[in-house]
Amino acid sequence: MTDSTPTLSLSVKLLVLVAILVVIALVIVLLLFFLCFRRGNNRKQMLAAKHSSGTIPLVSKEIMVVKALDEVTTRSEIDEVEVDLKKEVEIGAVRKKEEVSVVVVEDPNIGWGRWYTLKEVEIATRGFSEGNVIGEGGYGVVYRGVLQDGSVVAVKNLLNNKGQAEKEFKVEVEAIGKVRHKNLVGLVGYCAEGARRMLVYEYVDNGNLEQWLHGDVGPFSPLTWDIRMRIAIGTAKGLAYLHEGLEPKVVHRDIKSSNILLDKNWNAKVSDFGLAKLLGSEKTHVTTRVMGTFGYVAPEYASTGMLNERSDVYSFGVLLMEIITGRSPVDYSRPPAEMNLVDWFKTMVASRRSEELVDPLIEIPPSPRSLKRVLLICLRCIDLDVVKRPKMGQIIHMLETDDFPFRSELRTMRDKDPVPSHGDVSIKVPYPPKLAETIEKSKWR
Ligand SMILES: Nc1ncnc2c1ncn2[C@@H]1O[C@H](COP(=O)(O)OP(=O)(O)OP(=O)(O)O)[C@@H](O)[C@H]1O
Repeated sequence: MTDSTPTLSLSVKLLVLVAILVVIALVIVLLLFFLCFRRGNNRKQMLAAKHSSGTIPLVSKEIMVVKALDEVTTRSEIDEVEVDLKKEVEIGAVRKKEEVSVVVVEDPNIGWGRWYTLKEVEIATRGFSEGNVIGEGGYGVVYRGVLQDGSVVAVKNLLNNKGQAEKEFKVEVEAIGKVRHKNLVGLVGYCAEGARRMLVYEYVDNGNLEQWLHGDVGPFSPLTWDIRMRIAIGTAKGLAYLHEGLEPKVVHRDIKSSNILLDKNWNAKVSDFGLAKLLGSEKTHVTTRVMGTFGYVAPEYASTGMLNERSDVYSFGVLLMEIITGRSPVDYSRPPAEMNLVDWFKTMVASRRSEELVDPLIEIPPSPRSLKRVLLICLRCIDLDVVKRPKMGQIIHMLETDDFPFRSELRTMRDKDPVPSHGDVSIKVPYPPKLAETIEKSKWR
């Protein structure tokens, strides 16, 4: 008995030791397992945090790679990810190419007309001499110039580009530079050297409409009623082309008499696209800093900055009033009730004193029928409800058509057709039936 007791206690001790070792090994295995699990989780959390922070794009190569390492299990999935990665790389390359082409736009030759050197323009304008100055506008001095090939041009020497970012200016001018229409002043080229920026236009040889309407022309104006209507129709055609014949459409933003140039045959040419805005077909309007000239700017554009082609229609309406009356849109030299042309005009029509609206410098006044037609067009153009203003194509049709339907003649139609509102002046004129459909774009050319 005494011999077996120490042997027993030894084997008990051994058993305890083995048990302890097994427990320790188990703990170590468990610990290792736990640590591995935590590392995996931490990694996923880190990626999720990076993703949600917005510091990298939602679909990025990095996320794809992690997906490949952590989640992709089958070969087909791996293949898919590889294809995606390839696409991503390709897209990246395309984007890089696009970035490069944006830089290329900085090249002075911007893809339309001709790029003139400063030397060429200097020679053409006889060193920008005083004698060659045609006039000065808000954007710089305009010079008459004769190019080496003998063609006469007008060179607008831009003061600076602060009013409009240079890139934006170039993009707009690039679009307009490609436009060719007999009622739009053609832009023949561009000069960009150092800080100098110049636009080279075709020269229009008979001044501008403002000069002919408000300048000293003697007891009677050479602008007869028919010539005035011809100018109005030409202007409307130029604008219709900008609004309805181009994509993206162009909103001029500064329609006024000094921007309507005239040739010797009284053909109108719309000029000065420095403020023009492009409007893609998907857009109903753009919101911009309000630009334009006091007295011509549409009220909704002035108050909200929301611009679309109907703002030009409003300005055209004011221009038409100016053509009829020979009065400026705002004239502080007149009695208070007559200072604002639009207000005075509406009051006169409402009180049936339409004949008194006609410019006294027109020697042979228009027929009451012609006058009435044009007055109504004016009022439609300045409708406070933007959508009720006619399109320029419709205006051309109304100006050209002698049998524009009048209230008395079309009383029966009145109930069927929409009625435009004119603020305080209530004039009920039905839209000419199916007018829009009858207008072909080719007619504006
Ligand atoms: N292509 C051209 N041919 C002949 N004269 C031109 C031509 N372009 C502009 N002019 C004349 O140059 C002068 C200045 O024109 P510009 O368009 O710069 O200014 P504006 O329209 O008078 O004023 P603002 O720039 O403030 O609107 C005007 O008298 C205009 O008639």
